[in-house]
Amino acid sequence: MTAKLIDGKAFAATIRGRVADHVARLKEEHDLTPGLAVVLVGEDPASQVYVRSKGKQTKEAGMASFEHKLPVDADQETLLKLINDLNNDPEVHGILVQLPLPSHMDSSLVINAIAPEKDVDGFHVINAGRLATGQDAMVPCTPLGCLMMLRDHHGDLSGMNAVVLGRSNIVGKPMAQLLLGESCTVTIAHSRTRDLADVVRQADVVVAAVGRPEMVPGDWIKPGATVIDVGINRIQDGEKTRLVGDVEFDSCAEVAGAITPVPGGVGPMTIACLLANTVTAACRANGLAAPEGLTK
Ligand SMILES: Nc1nc2c(c(=O)[nH]1)N[C@@H](CN(C=O)c1ccc(C(=O)N[C@@H](CCC(=O)O)C(=O)O)cc1)CN2
Repeated sequence: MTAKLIDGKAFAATIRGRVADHVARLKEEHDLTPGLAVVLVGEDPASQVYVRSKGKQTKEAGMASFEHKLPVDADQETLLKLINDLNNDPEVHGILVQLPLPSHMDSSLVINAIAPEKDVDGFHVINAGRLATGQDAMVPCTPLGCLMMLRDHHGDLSGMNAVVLGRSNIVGKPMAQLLLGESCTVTIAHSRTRDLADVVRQADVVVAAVGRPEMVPGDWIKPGATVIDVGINRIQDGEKTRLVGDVEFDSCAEVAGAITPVPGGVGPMTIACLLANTVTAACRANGLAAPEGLTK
């Protein structure tokens, strides 16, 4: 391996430390404790792990954590009523509904029921619009985490060619907006992109968020490029399973200048950025400046 490893696990710990410091200052100077409410519908095992981890890390940072669990067959009206109560609760500065929701629920409608200023996932259509138009937004946690790692590694990203693989509303599109905001030349590539390998080969920065295990081989990567792997795919490996990203780690690491691993790359940054967004939401709700180093 020749590429530098971008250690998301270690960087996420640094972000959580900054969050905890800021929370302590908010308590001391403003008698303000940021609060995060996480809503889980159903019993999806992976979602249960993520929700537990969010609650634990929220408390460790000194913030208030509120967990709400609804049964898998809860009706949508019950969820909307809960969201409305949380929208009106002054102790709650951030609200997150864990995805995926059960199939009888309309995810867009549910997300858009969250007050935009409390939408710490940054998925509300108002926040998507604010991000796209360069206004203060709540920024989706995974792309925000990727941007923080890229800035930490490169400093200035201006003028770089960035290729975002994947066009989802929660990763691909906001990631492209963030990179555009850094004055990168941005291409969003997807399943219908022609000559995909050649497009990716132009990139100084590749962000892979397609959800297809090890789709990007090393010979698609420009020598020295930075590769950010958003994929978290569990694959069978003999009798066992293991996690892999959307890029073929070994072959890409031979060519790239820097690369994130899976696990231990983008994933841990997602929850760290959720904590950061909650602090940002609490500050904005109280007319305070958003914390430096924790926002875009
Ligand atoms: N409302 C939301 N729902 C979901 C989101 C989200 O951002 N908001 N993202 C994912 C799940 N997710 C957080 O919710 C998440 C996924 C993975 C990780 C992570 O740290 N992964 C580890 C590996 C974990 C493992 O061993 O399985 C890693 O990459 O190192 C954190 C958060 C979908 N739902």
